[in-house]
Amino acid sequence: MQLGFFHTEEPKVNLPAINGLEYMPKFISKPEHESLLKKIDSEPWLLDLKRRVQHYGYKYDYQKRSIDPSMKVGELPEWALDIGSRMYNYGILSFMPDQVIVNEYEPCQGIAQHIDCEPCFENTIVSLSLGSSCLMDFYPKNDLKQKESLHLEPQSLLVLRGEARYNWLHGIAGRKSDLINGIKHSRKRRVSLTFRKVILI
Ligand SMILES: O=C(O)CCC(=O)C(=O)O
Ligand SMILES: [Fe+2]
Repeated sequence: MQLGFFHTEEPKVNLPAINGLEYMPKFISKPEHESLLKKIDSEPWLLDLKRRVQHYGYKYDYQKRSIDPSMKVGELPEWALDIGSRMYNYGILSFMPDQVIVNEYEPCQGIAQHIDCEPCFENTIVSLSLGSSCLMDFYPKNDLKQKESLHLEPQSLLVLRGEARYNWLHGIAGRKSDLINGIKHSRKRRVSLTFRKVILI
């Protein structure tokens, strides 16, 4: 698979000042973006939530919020290992991820504000965006009235570690469009890939 371009020199437009939050535009190239979407769409979707999901490596139980060895559903597929090893080789992750959750958002679908399960997953969590852009919102856990927003674009990587991982909630409002710098961005279908390492109990 082709190596994506890694434009660390690009200005980080509208990046909230949250320790441990990083945003990397164009983490993967456009052709890779297209081929990833195709691959994901050739796999079966799970329908247990309002939005469609795919679980690789380990299944995650949204009610129990815990993971044990019996929830292993297999090794990560080649495309996930390829991207995961790039994250590891670039030093974004200090471990190889062993779980990937694919989330699909149609316009008007979002994800409730949350902190990813603390005892289930290692410190660093990354999310690769495909398809439509969207605004992700961040709320400090001790002051949910305060809000910071970040425009997530296709091909980009969002990294949450430290404070951004443990002290801030993140979520995506279920909206038809996002207003970014006064410009209305209509949402289309977005697919995100969340890479994590499971902490087994
Ligand atoms: O769609 C995203 O980028 C984030 C997904 C997410 O927060 C999660 O899977 O926990
Ligand atoms: Fe999350």
